[in-house]
Amino acid sequence: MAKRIDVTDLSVYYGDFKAVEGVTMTVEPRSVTAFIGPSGCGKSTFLRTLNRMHEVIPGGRVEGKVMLDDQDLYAASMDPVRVRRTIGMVFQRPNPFPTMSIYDNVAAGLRLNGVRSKSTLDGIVEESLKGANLWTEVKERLGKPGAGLSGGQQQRLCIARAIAVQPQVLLMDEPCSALDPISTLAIEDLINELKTEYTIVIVTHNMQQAARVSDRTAFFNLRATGEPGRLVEIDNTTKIFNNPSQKQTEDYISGRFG
Ligand SMILES: Nc1ncnc2c1ncn2[C@@H]1O[C@H](COP(=O)(O)OP(=O)(O)OP(=O)(O)O)[C@@H](O)[C@H]1O
Repeated sequence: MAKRIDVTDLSVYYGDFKAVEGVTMTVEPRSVTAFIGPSGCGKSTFLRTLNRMHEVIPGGRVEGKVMLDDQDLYAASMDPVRVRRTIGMVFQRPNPFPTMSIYDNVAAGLRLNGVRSKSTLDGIVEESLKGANLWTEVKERLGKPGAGLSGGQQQRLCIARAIAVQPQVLLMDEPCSALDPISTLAIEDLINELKTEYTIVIVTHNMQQAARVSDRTAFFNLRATGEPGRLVEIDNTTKIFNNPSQKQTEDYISGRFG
C-alpha cells in the first residue's frame, strides 16, 4: 500500500509571495522522513502540497511536479479530494470532531466514502483504533465524545481516523508539539509501527524526535530573510545528524542558529 513520492522542482506560493522554491526530493515508501529547519522556512507549507491541501488556502498554488508512484498528483484529471483520501494528514493540535463520539470520529471518513454496513464499520473502527494503539483504552466507551479524551489519546484518535480510510501516505505536521513527554513517546512508538505499512512524513521542531523516529531527514532553510525557503539537503538521518554535507545543516543541528 505504501507509495513513493517524487517531487521535482516544486515552488509554492501564497498569492505573489513565493514561500518555497525549487524543491526536488524523493520520499521513500515504508519509511519515516522528517522535515526540520528554522521557523518560517516553509516545512508545513511544503508538506501541505504533498496532498494538495495547500491550494485550499486562497491564493495558494504550486509550480512543479509531485508524483505518487506513477500518478501525477497535479494532473488536470486528478481529483484533489481523492488525493487527500490517499494521502492522510495529522495536525499539530489534536482535532477530533468535537460533538462526535470516539466511534463516529473514526467512522466519519468511511461513511463519507459510502460505507454503511454496521459490521464493516465496527470491524474497521476496531482495527484502526488497534492500529493507533488506542483500542484498549477506549473500547468500553466508544459512544463517549472524542473530545473527552486526553490530548495524547485525542492525537491517537486522529491517527486512527486518518488510517481508517486506508491511506497510502501519512503526513504529520508537528503531531507531538501539543503533547506531554509520555504521550509524545506513545506517538513516536506508533509512528515506528506504522511505517511498516505507510509512507510517513513528519514535520518536527524537535531534533531529538527527528533523530529518534526518522529514517531520512530533510533540512530546509531560508537563503536570507524575506527569501523563499528551500531544501538544503536530504539524506539518511544518521548522516544528517553525524556528518551532514552542508555547513548550514551542521550549524543548525549543532544549535548554532535556528
Ligand atoms: N496562509 C498563509 N498566507 C500567507 N503566507 C503564509 C501562510 N502560511 C504561511 N505563510 C508564510 O509562508 C512561509 C512559510 O511558512 P510555514 O508555516 O510553512 O513555515 P514552517 O517552516 O512550517 O514554520 P514553523 O516551523 O514556524 O511552523 C512563512 O513566511 C509564512 O509567513
